[in-house]
Amino acid sequence: MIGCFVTGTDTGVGKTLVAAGLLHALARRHRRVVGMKPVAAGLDGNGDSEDASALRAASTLAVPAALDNPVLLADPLSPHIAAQRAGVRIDVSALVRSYQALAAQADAVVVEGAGGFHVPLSDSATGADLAQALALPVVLVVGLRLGCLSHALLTAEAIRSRGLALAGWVANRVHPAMDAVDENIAYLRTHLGAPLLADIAHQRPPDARSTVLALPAQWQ
Ligand SMILES: Nc1ncnc2c1ncn2[C@@H]1O[C@H](COP(=O)(O)OP(=O)(O)OP(=O)(O)O)[C@@H](O)[C@H]1O
Ligand SMILES: C[C@H](N)[C@H](N)CCCCCC(=O)O
Ligand SMILES: [Mg+2]
Repeated sequence: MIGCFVTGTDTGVGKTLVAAGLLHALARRHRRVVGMKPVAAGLDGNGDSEDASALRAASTLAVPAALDNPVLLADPLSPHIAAQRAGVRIDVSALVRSYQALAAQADAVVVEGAGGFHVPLSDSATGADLAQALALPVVLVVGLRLGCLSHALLTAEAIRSRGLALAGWVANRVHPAMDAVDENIAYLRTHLGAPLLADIAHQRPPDARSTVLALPAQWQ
């Protein structure tokens, strides 16, 4: 079973695009691939999670929402606040049980975190605790903008301090015209200590199916 946890340098950096791209790449080699958004905050026009829907569209396995999106919160806020407003307590162990139920029926599971790596899930748990409890290799999406270098290095340090592997990182050109973008990527290539899986061009609108992503070597 292949599993990975997709995190990012921030919210809005392209984690969903990359998670869906990984699902498409995995589906070319494996029969049963499924995405998971353990905690989603914010609803689309259908009252669903835009992220969970995007991951479902890229998955080959259809599962109940209780497994692929166990916590769906209405307010587009930090999950600990959205959960408090909804009267919900986010329990990392329950999220891990949903993941295990998915993993039992899939060849590959791609988990998309909320926000950045240390996003609060409650007063006592963060996204990093969830990644650690899942014990999955992490893929880091770097949204290329001024400030992303420090965010990327801090996130890589946090991932490794949890004893997790940084399986690879993705350079996502979220800005149409960032100055010195190639120099920023070059710096991270030599300082993140993990393979660059993709350099994603700015696209309007972004398309996960045509986004070319290398899979980490251990999954080939
Ligand atoms: N390469 C790109 N080119 C242009 N727009 C992009 C690109 N990647 C992502 N975007 C856009 O940036 C926005 C944020 O992307 P996305 O929703 O994938 O971020 P995220 O990290 O998953 O955010 P969240 O923390 O809410 O889950 C979306 O509107 C998406 O379409
Ligand atoms: C609502 C948004 N799209 C994300 N799902 C949640 C981002 C939370 C960020 C919290 C923070 O680190 O300040
Ligand atoms: Mg997302």
